[in-house]
Formats: sequence, structure tokens, C-alpha cells
Amino acid sequence: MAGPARSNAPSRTHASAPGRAGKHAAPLLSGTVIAAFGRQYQVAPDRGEPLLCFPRGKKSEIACGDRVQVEQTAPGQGVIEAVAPRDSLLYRSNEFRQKLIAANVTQIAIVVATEPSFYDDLVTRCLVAAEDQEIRVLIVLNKCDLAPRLAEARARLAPLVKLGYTVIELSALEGAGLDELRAHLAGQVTVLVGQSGMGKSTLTNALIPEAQAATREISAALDSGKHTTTHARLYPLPGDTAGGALIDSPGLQDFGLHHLDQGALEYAFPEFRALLGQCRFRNCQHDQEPGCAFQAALAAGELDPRRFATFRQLLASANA
Ligand SMILES: Nc1nc2c(ncn2[C@@H]2O[C@H](COP(=O)(O)OP(=O)(O)OP(=O)(O)O)[C@@H](O)[C@H]2O)c(=O)[nH]1
Ligand SMILES: [Zn+2]
Repeated sequence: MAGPARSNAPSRTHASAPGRAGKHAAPLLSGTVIAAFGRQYQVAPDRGEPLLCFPRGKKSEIACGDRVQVEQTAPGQGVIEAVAPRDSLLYRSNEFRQKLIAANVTQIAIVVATEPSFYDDLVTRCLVAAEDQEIRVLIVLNKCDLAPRLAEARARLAPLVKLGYTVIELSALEGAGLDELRAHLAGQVTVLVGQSGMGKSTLTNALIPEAQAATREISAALDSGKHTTTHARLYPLPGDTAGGALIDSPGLQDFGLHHLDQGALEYAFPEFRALLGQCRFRNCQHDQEPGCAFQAALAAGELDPRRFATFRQLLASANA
């Protein structure tokens, strides 16, 4: 791939804090972005109460989970002066723009459900984003209380289990399977992603008793009056002494990965690794070329055709 394995492309990090008002400015506070809504951010300083913050300058490229330096400007308010380099960054992109999902997460939990049925393509794209950033992956199959739909959902996840991905079956509504999930969340900073309606909010509320109150608080601060499942929000995991946290994120409809080039895409599919360098042509697009190891593996039934189709789509978008 073109960049380093952990490509943090949109992370403009400010080494210094340009625009600060000279030596009389208040000392900066270190903190974590715990909610991101449009151009406003809620920042939890390492000590003290959360502040509602705007970024300094026009361009905001800050995500929930970012470590930041903040200048408090008024009670409960501040300005984000600097963003620390990130260990990981999940984001979506098309040819025009990018949308940050979460920064500094160590794990992604992709939430799917027995119903409504989920898109394999979207799950694969989430997996690719996670593999690119070299973070851990969990697949959470929710609504397992809906027994008649369970067999079909399991069958659709079987290729991912075969690849070694962990699937946790649970029912957020009934609280079944939550202990197994908690064991995987301990000590990790996990972002929940998934299609709308898979039960992310229900799951967040089951794991974090304060989540509903926190959502109401943000609505009040924004004066929006409606509840804000449309915004990413970070919650410390109750009782987790190892610093584990959960980030709930807005429901996804698509997951563009325009920022990943061919090398990055090939790397992000673990089943391709043994095939890399095996094609006759070095610049093989794994389409119609003679001597393509990918096509040979596909024909031999060694690759999942649906994942391969997503790979081809991602490659087409990368080359566009
Ligand atoms: N049967 C069943 N229903 C569930 C379960 N978890 C969530 N639901 C229902 O599924 C619907 C969607 O749940 P939400 O938690 O709002 O889904 P979400 O993924 O947060 O959706 P967005 O906020 O749109 O992203 C609601 O009617 C929930 O009551 C479950 O374990 N079993
Ligand atoms: Zn090839």
C-alpha cells in the first residue's frame, strides 16, 4: 500500500497551537472527545467536568475518541486547540468527502441482527476498515431471541467464522449473551457500528445504564429537543478498571472506502494474503487477466464470492 499501515490520512495534527492569544492565554487542558455532533464536540478533560467545545479554525477533522488540548473559554465551554496523533482512525470516504467515525479505538464491534436482514457488503466494508487500521474485530449477532431467523443469519455469517472472525450471539432486549460480550470489551476501546435498526442503541443502553441520560443531556446542550442517536458518543464501561470504553455511532447505510488503494485493499482481506505476488502480472487487477491467482482461487471455491464481489467494487472505486 502507498502509505504506512496505519494510515491516519485526515488527521491533521497540530504540533503547536496557532492562533492562541500569546502568553496570557489560560493553560491548556488535556482531554478526550466523548461526543461529536457536527462542528461541536463534548470534551471530557482528564480532570473536571465536560466542556462543550468548538475547534479553533474553520476545518474540523475531529472524531469521538480523539485526544485533544482544550482552552476553557467560559464555564462549561472551550476551544479545541490541538489534536494528538491517533493510534487508529475509522472513517468513510467517497471521492468528495470523508466522514470520521471514531479515533483511537482498539476494537470494532459490527452489530448485525437476525432481522431486519443485514447487508453482507456493509459488514465486509466494516471489516476492511478495521483490518486496514489493524484493530480487533467482533461481530455481534443481535436479536437471537427471534429464533426462526437465527439459522439464516448464522449461515450468512459462516464465511466470516471460517475466516477466524469472532461472532457473539446475543439478545440486547432480553439481556442474553451480554456477559460474553463484556468479556471481549474489557480493557478495549470499542466502537459499535452497524446498519440502522440492528439494535446498537438498545445494546448500548443494556451495557451502559447511564447512556440514556447522557443522550438526553447532549440534546439539552444542543437544544435540539430530540434524542441524538445520530451522533457518536463515548461511554466509559461501568466497572472496567482497565479503562475500557464504548463508542456508539450513527447507523450506517453505506461505507465508502475511497481512501484505500489497491495494496491497502488486498491487505485488508486476510484470505488474500497467501495469494499476494502469485498473479502472473504484477499490476494484476484480479479481473480477466490470464494467470490471476485470485481468479483461480475463486474458481476453486477457496474464496467467498460475495466478499470477492465487494473487493472488486472497492477496487473499482479506488481506481475511479
Ligand atoms: N427482538 C429483539 N428486538 C430488538 C433487540 N434489540 C433491539 N431490538 C429492537 O430493534 C429496534 C431497533 O433497535 P435500536 O436499538 O433503535 O437500533 P439501532 O441500531 O440503534 O438503530 P439506529 O439508532 O437507527 O442506528 C427496536 O425496536 C428495538 O426494540 C433484541 O435483542 N431482540
Ligand atoms: Zn490477479
